[in-house]
Amino acid sequence: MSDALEPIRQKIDALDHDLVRLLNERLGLAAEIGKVKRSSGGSIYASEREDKVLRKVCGLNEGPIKDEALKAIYREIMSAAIALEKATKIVYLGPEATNTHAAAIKKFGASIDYEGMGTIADLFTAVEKGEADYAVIPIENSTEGSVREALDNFVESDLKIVAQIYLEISHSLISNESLEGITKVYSKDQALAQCRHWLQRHLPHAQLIDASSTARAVEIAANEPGAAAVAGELAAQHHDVPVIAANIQDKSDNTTRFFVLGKKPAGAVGSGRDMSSFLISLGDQASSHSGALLKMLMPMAERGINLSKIESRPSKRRPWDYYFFVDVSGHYQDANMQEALSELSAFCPMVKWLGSYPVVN
Ligand SMILES: C=C(O[C@@H]1C=C(C(=O)O)C=C[C@H]1O)C(=O)O
Repeated sequence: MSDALEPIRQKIDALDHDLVRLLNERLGLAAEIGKVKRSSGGSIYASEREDKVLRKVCGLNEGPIKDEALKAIYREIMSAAIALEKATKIVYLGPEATNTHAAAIKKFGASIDYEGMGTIADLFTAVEKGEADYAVIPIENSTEGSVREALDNFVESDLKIVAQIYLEISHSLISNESLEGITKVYSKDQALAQCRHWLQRHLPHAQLIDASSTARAVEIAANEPGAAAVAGELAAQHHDVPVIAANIQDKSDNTTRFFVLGKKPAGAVGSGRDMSSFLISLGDQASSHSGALLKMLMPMAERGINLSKIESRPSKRRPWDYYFFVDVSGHYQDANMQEALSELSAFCPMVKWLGSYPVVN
C-alpha cells in the first residue's frame, strides 16, 4: 500500500512547499500594509476588505474544497496577517469561554490576543482608553431580543461599530452530577429563558439561579454539589465539566448577533453589502406631534434605504422620552444616505452615526 501512497505524498509535499512560501509572501505584503496603516493612523482590522477577500476566494473556488472550509482557512490567514501588522488585542464579555468569546474567535481567529472583561461598559472603556484595539459585545438574540446594556452604552460613546458576527447559540446542561442529582441550575438569565421548556420538563423541581455569565455558571457548577449550569460546550471544555445533555435550547435556530467596536470607522464594501446603525432622538416632537415617528422614517424610506430594525430605549432624561436605534441598508458615505441624514438632522435634535459594516461575516 505504501508504494501506492508514496508518489502522491511526494506531490503533496511539493505543494506544501509552495503553499508555505506563498503564505509567507502574502504575510510579507500584509506587514507592508501594516507599516502604511501605522504611519497614516489607519485601522488595522478592515472588515470591508476581509469581506471582499472572502467573496473573491469563494468566487475563484471550483472545488472540491467547500466554501466554508476555504473561509475557515482564510480566517486564520487573515488572523496571522492582522497580528503581524500590529499586536492586536480584542476584549470580549468574559469570563473565558462565553458565547461572546466564541464569537470573537470566530471573527478574529487564533493569532490575536483576547481578554475577557466583566461588563459591557468595561469593554467600551477599554477601547476608548486604547487599552484594547477592538471589543466584541452581544447586541441581540433571535429569541430574547436586544441586550439593553449594549444599546445604552452607545449614547455616551464615540466608538464605531466596524463589523457584526452571527453565532448560532446552542446550550448544554453541564454538571458533575447525573440528571437525578441536580437541585440547582445556574446560568445567565437570557440562557435560562432560552431553555425554559426543556428545564421545566426535565428538572421541574430544580432552583434556577441567575449568574453573571454562562461561563461563571459552569465555574460554580464545577465546585458545588447538586449544581448544574446551562452554557455552551466551549465553557464545559474549558472547565472540564461533563455535558449531561446537549442542544437543550427551546428553539433550534437560536442565534445571537454581536458587534465589533473600534475607534475608527470601517470603509464601504459597496454592491449592497453594507449596513449602518444610527441613534436618533426626536426630542419633544415624539409626544407632541402626531406622526413624528413616521416622519423620522420617511427620509430613508423615500430613498430606498431599507430599515431592518428599530428599537426604542428610554432616554433617562425625562419620562416617556426615547432614543431610537435603527439599522438600515447602505453605508454612511453613500450619497442617498447623506441626503437622508441631512433631511433628518433638520428636525431631529440628535442623529448619531454608530457605524457602517458588512452585511454578514
Ligand atoms: C492586509 C490587510 O489587513 C488585514 C488583513 C487582511 C488580509 O489578510 O487580507 C485584510 C484586511 C485587514 O483586516 C488589509 O487591510 O489589506
